[in-house]
Amino acid sequence: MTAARVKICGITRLDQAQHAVAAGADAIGLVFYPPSPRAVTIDNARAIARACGPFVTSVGLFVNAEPAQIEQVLARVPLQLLQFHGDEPAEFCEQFGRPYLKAIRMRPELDVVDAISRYPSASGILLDAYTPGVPGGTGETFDWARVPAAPSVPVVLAGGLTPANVAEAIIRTGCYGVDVSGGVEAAAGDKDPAKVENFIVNAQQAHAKGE
Ligand SMILES: O=C(O)c1ccccc1NCC(=O)[C@H](O)[C@H](O)COP(=O)(O)O
Repeated sequence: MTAARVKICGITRLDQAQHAVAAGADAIGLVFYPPSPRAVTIDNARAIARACGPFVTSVGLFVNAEPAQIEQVLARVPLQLLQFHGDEPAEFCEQFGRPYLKAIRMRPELDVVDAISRYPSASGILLDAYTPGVPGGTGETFDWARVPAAPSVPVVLAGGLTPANVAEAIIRTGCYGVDVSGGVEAAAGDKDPAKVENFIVNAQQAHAKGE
């Protein structure tokens, strides 16, 4: 069994990206959603993605963006993966010819298996908390019992994860990976190095206990 992969999302600073990678992050998330306090410019994102190196996945996150905006980013920033965090259907996500993660927000009435089946071309599905009017980075958890036991694609668990609860989340869901933003921050967009380190260590140890 492979350890759960860790994505640190909402990185805005080069030094914090380098620290996350040195601490063992498998992926870093760059938010291209201007209303977010974690939004990055193309120039900043390019510098961060280049500094992370080829063996760390740089993920570009978009929320109902125009295709032209996404193409503009792709032309400058070496992203290995796209993350669609809005209401984008599969046909939209596929048009860029890049591997992608589709975020699904866990509305109370949502049929999760059905929602996942709508994205057969996705490299993975990110399950996040649902808060009306807020597309992501809410710091809220959802009921982990709703994570499918045998999903058809790798599932990345997100929403309100912290160094304190990530181990339990991995053991309870058996997820492929975990994604965190607010739970490792000192303030929105400002990652706390100690929290990042603790999050990664605890995620790795959870795998050891779950084997
Ligand atoms: O982080 C944001 O500001 C954000 C804004 C709009 C859409 C998505 C956003 N983040 C997406 C992520 O992948 C977060 O890591 C995920 O929602 C979990 O956030 P948190 O609960 O703060 O760990």
